[in-house]
Amino acid sequence: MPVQTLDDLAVQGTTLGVRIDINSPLTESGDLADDARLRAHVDTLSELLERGGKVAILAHQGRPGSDDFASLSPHAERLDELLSYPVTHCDATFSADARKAVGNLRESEAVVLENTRFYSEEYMEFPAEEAAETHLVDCLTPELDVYVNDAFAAAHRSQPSLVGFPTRLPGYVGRVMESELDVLGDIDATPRPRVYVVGGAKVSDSIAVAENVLERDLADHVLTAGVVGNVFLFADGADLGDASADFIHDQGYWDYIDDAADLLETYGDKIHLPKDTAVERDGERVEITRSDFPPNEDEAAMDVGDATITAYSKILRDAGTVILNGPAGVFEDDTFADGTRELYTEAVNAEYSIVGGGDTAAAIRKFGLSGFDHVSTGGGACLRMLTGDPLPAVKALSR
Ligand SMILES: Nc1ncnc2c1ncn2[C@@H]1O[C@H](COP(=O)(O)OP(=O)(O)OP(=O)(O)O)[C@@H](O)[C@H]1O
Ligand SMILES: O=C(O)[C@H](O)COP(=O)(O)O
Repeated sequence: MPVQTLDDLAVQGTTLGVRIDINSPLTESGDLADDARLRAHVDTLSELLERGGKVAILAHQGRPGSDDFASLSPHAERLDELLSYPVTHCDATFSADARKAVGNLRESEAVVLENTRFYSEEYMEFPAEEAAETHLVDCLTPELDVYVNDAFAAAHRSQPSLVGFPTRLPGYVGRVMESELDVLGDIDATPRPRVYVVGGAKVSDSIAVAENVLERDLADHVLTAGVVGNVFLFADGADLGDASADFIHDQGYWDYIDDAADLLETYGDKIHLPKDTAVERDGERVEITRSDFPPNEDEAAMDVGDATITAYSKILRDAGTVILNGPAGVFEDDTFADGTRELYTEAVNAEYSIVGGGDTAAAIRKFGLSGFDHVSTGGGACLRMLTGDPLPAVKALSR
């Protein structure tokens, strides 16, 4: 699907709506815990500003109800430091104040509009034509000449700021989006056996991807870990205990246990489950094998244990391609970082390795790992792209 790049755009003097993905881990006090996703967009933003663009930045942070659902003010401050052009923050997204901030931009100036998800329609999915009629798109479009989408990491969402603008404005991909599409465009060409490692906490996305790649025979092995692995364990009849069950429930993923069970029934030979888990007991890491489940009622499954690491490492060592998204445990806490560190270290050695995700990238930096063939800015988007399905945000830009 051909898309227009920044090479096709006359930037000077135009007002550009630029969608980026700077959704980042935050500290408890609300500061940025990691700025990798901001740094990833520096090339695109610098280029547009250097070429005399007036840049209105659109982005989201967190999901409604989550601890990291927050203002983009720290992001704007950090972008102002990273770029050699002035970047301000506007605490509105599309109201009169926001439109004024965009209208007042001079050449080579940028404003970060407020978290798009502070506005409820932005957390819904729409076909592009309907997204084009939402308040955000309707109100901002008259202020903009051009739309640039560089938010590869969110390109699997059919939300207004991602798919609504290109039906009303000329649309272009930014440099991050362009290079991700180039690298991830041809999964069929990657060597086999092809191993997908699905960890992390976005259970619904991971199950959808696992189903897709298994159905299409793209995956030779699917290794489950993190919260995703815990859901598969419950689906397989293992009792991981009350604390893990409550966590899955609270995150809204309990119903996905049935979907995981269906997948196990159809593709059980290709889906691998954790053999053990690590919990915290008296302030220490304690590993419990599946035959000794359940853990005590207050002990949540926070990481995979040694037996899982050994079994998964063997599969990773023999892999032609490893595609990895999501940490294997709560790697932010050193007590529960073993699974993520060991499996990621093994994945580097595959003939061809692609890793992606916000926290995944943070984990890679934490462990000082290098040597992956491609570190994608996207997690869910990267996996979705590697199923061969078109990403809604890319489809909306295609001509
Ligand atoms: N067993 C577990 N229990 C609770 N949280 C877990 C567990 N394993 C992993 N996590 C958490 O999962 C989070 C990351 O998951 P997530 O799916 O968001 O990964 P990601 O790499 O950021 O991908 P994406 O970019 O798609 O969001 C981390 O904060 C980590 O602590
Ligand atoms: O972190 C991500 O994967 C992207 O920013 C998309 O976020 P979402 O999964 O909350 O839509």
